[in-house]
Amino acid sequence: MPDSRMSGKKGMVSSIRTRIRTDSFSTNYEIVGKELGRGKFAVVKKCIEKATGKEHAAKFLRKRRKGQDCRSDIIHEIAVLESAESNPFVVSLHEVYETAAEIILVLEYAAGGEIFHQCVADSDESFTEQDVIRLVRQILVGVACLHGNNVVHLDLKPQNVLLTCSQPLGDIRIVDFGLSRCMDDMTEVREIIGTPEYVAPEVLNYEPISTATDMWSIGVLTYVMLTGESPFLGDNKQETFLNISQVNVDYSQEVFEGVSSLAIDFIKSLLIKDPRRRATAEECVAHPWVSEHPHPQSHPHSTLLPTQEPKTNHPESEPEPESPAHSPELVIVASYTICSNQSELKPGRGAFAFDEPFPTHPEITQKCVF
Ligand SMILES: Nc1ncnc2c1ncn2[C@@H]1O[C@H](COP(=O)(O)OP(=O)(O)OP(=O)(O)O)[C@@H](O)[C@H]1O
Repeated sequence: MPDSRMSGKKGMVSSIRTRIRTDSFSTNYEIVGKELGRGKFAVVKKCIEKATGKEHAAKFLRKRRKGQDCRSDIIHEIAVLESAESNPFVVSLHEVYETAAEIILVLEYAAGGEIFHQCVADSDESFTEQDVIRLVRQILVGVACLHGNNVVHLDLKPQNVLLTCSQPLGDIRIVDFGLSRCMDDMTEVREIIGTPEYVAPEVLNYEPISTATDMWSIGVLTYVMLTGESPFLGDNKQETFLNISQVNVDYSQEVFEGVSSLAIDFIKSLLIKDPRRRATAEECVAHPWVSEHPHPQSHPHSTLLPTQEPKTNHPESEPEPESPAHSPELVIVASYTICSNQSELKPGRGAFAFDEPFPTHPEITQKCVF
């Protein structure tokens, strides 16, 4: 990401190449089917480009959020998508429209929906370990390209990793660069809204964010894809945060039934509290679990044997992905230092607040300024 395009604040980019169209979106596209997904400030709908008949996903982003003009945040999201144009595993940006209230990103349509659905699916529809290896390798290659381009995603979770097709299992597309940041220079991030289960300990501890922060999330993601369980999820947010900061992970046989020990070793190389000791995306690609295929077909969510029938291919009957109800549950207002060089990691300054007190740890205050 070239320095000249950086806004100088928050590791965000302020200029884009894409022409923003102000003519009518609905003249050129027809919305079809139900919503593909929804975030706090965006709705994503499937649409057809009238001129070509091609399917796309239109992400309608509100410019005003909580009474503030957030156009620059959307411009940054567009700039990051532009910078990842040649990245095969990042969703591609087709066109951009602007209305008085919204900016519409016309994106490549990922017909297979979120990998989340297969993570929580019944055992006969969930991923095999071989599937997970192939998909994790693609995530790693995609993320290695982003990191090589000094971009950190900061919101990698199963809802932001989509599939080009679900049956037969297609390729991954990383989406949602709304929280992503560039690391060209030492920059401060003052507000991060993330999803508790996937945030790294340094985010909770107000320590600097780096590419290693994404690697933690890939560790969590791999765990979920293999086991169908979220490793740090507690009964409430506070418990989840404690589990993360204590790296309280269950690697028992019970949870990892039918999963190879190499897979567990891979996850262990990522779920490490000290970001400097975590494996990088490039190191992960070279990990034997990812680089070699010594395992027979095993089914991680169940005790299914290697002789399991192959999945049937029904690409023409691709189901519409369900619209999940997303609600970002964590709001951390903090000041982070983002470093491109991990040896320069320095703690940031800021403030945080929890909605509820910690029942088991009253010494943890609900609000803290540091
Ligand atoms: N290109 C696409 N193809 C198909 N579905 C998509 C596409 N982009 C997004 N979606 C769906 O819409 C959902 C929301 O998209 P996205 O995460 O980009 O929005 P967001 O408002 O930034 O979300 P959040 O508030 O969770 O960060 C995704 O989780 C996915 O289910």
